[in-house]
Amino acid sequence: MPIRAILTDIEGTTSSISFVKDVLFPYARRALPGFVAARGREPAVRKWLDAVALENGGVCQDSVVVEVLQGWIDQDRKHTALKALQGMIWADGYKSADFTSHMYPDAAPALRQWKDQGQRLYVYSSGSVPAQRLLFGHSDAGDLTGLFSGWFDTEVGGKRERDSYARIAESIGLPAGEILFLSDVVEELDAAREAGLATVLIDRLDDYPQPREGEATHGHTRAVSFAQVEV
Ligand SMILES: CSCCC(=O)C(=O)COP(=O)(O)O
Ligand SMILES: [Mg+2]
Repeated sequence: MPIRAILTDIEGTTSSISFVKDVLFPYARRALPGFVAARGREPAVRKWLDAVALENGGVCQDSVVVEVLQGWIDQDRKHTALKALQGMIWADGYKSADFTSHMYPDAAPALRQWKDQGQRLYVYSSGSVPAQRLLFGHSDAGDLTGLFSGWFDTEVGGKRERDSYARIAESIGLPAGEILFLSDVVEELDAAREAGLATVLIDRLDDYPQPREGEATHGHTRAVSFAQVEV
């Protein structure tokens, strides 16, 4: 089947794992107490703080919720509430130019080329949609948001679940087989393949010094950069 749309992951795929782990996560961890104190009463923030409290046995003080969230950052939990709150905190970091987001040098040129060839481009990341827009809007390669036709986060479902990809295909409005999913995580690619999507494992040397070859690819086509992806 011809590929008509490309769905890309972010961390480990367009951008380095170390940018997320060494820049974004520590920034959110540090800023959380001040953010909750300053904005914890805003309904859009309160809703997520309450969701975290509920998962920890119900009513609890904001200071406890902050500790829980910081623990989740340390564990790299892909929890929707954490991701939504992180996105709001990173907005301040991007706006005050504390950082720009890392983009692998091959990512933006390939995305532009695919778009010029008529492909529709989409993002699917555990990071919230607002966080995704910020990341692509303030990247080392400039504002790339205009390249994308749509954005998906874990509100559509977990990245290792087949049904999430079926929902994404339905929302994009293409047969699953006409969508190519790019990710660094084989379990995500397995779920996408189960739903009928085409897949390519992005195996970047900087993020994965031990190449994933043979059985480690789970049978997915492997590319070490976007330049190697054949569409
Ligand atoms: C888009 S914001 C930063 C990324 C993030 O928080 C994250 O958890 C990345 O997960 P991914 O699904 O892109 O590997
Ligand atoms: Mg990833």
